[in-house]
Amino acid sequence: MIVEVYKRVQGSSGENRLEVIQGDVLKHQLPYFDLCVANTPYQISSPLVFRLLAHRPMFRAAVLMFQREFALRLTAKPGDNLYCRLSVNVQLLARVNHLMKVAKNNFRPPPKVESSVVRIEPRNPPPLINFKEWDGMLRICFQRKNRMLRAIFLQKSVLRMLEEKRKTAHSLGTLGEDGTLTPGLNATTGDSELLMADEGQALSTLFASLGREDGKEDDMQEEDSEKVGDNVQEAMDVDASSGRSKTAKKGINQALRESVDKVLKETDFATVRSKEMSIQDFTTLLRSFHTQGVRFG
Ligand SMILES: C[S@@+](CC[C@H](N)C(=O)[O-])C[C@H]1O[C@@H](n2cnc3c(N)ncnc32)[C@H](O)[C@@H]1O
Repeated sequence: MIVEVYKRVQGSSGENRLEVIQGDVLKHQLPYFDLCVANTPYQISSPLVFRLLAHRPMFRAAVLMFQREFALRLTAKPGDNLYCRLSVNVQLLARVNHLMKVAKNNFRPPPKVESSVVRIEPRNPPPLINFKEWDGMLRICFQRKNRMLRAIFLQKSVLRMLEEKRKTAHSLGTLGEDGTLTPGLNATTGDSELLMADEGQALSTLFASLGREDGKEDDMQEEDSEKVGDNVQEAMDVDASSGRSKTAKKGINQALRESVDKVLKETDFATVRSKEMSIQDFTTLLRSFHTQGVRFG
């Protein structure tokens, strides 16, 4: 194929401007490029998108063909059925447009799935967000995108995890005694200083995990959700006579639970579901958690 391509440009004005690189696009160190046009196998859609978005310097635009459902996940808006963590993360970093449908009958032999062509244009400059914190929070929010945030964040398992993260932040000296962020970390901007210092690392860690999971976490069974419901009830159960939370007795830090509760009340997101939240809403939520010293990274 490569020999054939070189043969075809021989003697044309493009001869000296064509370089074919043979290799795995996910592993090969990509050269500078400003446009990407590709029809790759659908199994590598997700890692390819994040590979491209992590590429520096940024490219101008990519026009890519994907399986229809993946394309619809990429472009989904709050409230759409396919809106998921993948939609939020990609749209945080890029403008994504659905350009055209490509029906399976356009291929010989016809594949089993429908396709779509999508245009991805990275936001330049990229948003000032600490990606580890951002995606850590989104993973929790999208555990069940149809559940209210209050029910998700007050699960014992989530509170325990946040407590662990808070302890780590304390030991690293990034939280003050009162649990809020110490000076030096910028609470208002969602500690973007952290991001700026370590953007490359944070992006590749995030993208490696996103590439694998592909936003499928939303498809969990309702049966599982019911278990979560019981869990939340337990976590929220307060012993009225003593005023003490049963949760505290079971080892969950009451101060942390109160911080989480405060954030959800102050932001008005307690009864909101992830599937309805915009990128702006998630940004507001993350900032508010940071102001209360709740960490996700
Ligand atoms: C769907 S075909 C498209 C071929 C051609 N671009 C077209 O549009 O007719 C996908 C092509 O991507 C190549 N490919 C598969 N995995 C790849 C990877 N990880 N890196 C680079 N190319 C890959 C395959 O060998 C195949 O030629």
